[in-house]
Amino acid sequence: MASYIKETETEIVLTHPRDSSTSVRILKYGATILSWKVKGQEQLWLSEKAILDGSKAVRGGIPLVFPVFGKSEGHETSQLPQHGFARNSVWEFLGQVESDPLTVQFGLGPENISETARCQWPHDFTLIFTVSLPSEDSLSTSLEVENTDKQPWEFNVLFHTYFRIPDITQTHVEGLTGTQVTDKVSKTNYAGNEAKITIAGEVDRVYSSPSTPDSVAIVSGSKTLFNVQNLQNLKDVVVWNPWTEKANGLADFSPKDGFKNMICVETGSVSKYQTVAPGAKWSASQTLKSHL
Ligand SMILES: O=P(O)(O)OC[C@H]1O[C@@H](O)[C@H](O)[C@@H](O)[C@@H]1O
Repeated sequence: MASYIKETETEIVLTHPRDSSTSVRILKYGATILSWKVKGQEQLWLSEKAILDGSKAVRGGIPLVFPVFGKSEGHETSQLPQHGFARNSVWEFLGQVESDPLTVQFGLGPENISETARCQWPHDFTLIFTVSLPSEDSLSTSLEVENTDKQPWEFNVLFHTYFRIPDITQTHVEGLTGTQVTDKVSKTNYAGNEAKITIAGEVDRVYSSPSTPDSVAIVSGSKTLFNVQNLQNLKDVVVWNPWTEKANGLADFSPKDGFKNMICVETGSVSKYQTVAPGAKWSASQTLKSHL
């Protein structure tokens, strides 16, 4: 394995071959991306109290949501905890699959998940999570979902990205007009026509588009910090910031005013379940671009 991929018992670190100040650190637990650095600067928010020992999903970075997003009564995923089991399972590191761009893969199957999760969701599957560094300032993630069962089953997928930002009060999100919004805080649904989505309190919304959005931008003042782009099969975007009270209630959220320096812009397929037939595959991907 090339020297720009380092593996320890618990983590993989990739360093960009042409620029060692770009790197990505992935925990095998959850295949959770913990850190993405561009020009040596951290782009993701990770709680100072994030638990990395495999006893709890990581608070920050990019946890993976599969096979369910929320809680849905009466559905085949209804026994599972919120966000499913992918973020709570140790993935197998499958190694490098490409050198340019530097690309690695992780795999998860029924043999890797807990007995409890297996009982709660007794389907056969293979997940392949691919992480690559297409350029010095971008990070791509993709997830392939394969049904290795004899029956079709339904699922949700989400890349739960916590972006690190200088100041939430100066930050807005663009690119989500023409969407349908499910607002989990006000418990309302409405048309998403705001050109600029600003955050001034707890926000927990799903923006659903009829087609995959072109690009979602996270902007500070007049400067674009990030674009979430090259979206494939990801028609929903969750915008989440816990603000004061919710952050206080999350034991692993630290510092408590850390909500000022983070925004979750999570691309997924969550407003409807996807169905995958026996033997079939479905995949989704995103590229995060930093404008540092
Ligand atoms: O605390 P968790 O399970 O990591 O979830 C954090 C948040 O994740 C978001 O994706 C959800 O929309 C929120 O409702 C949720 O609070």
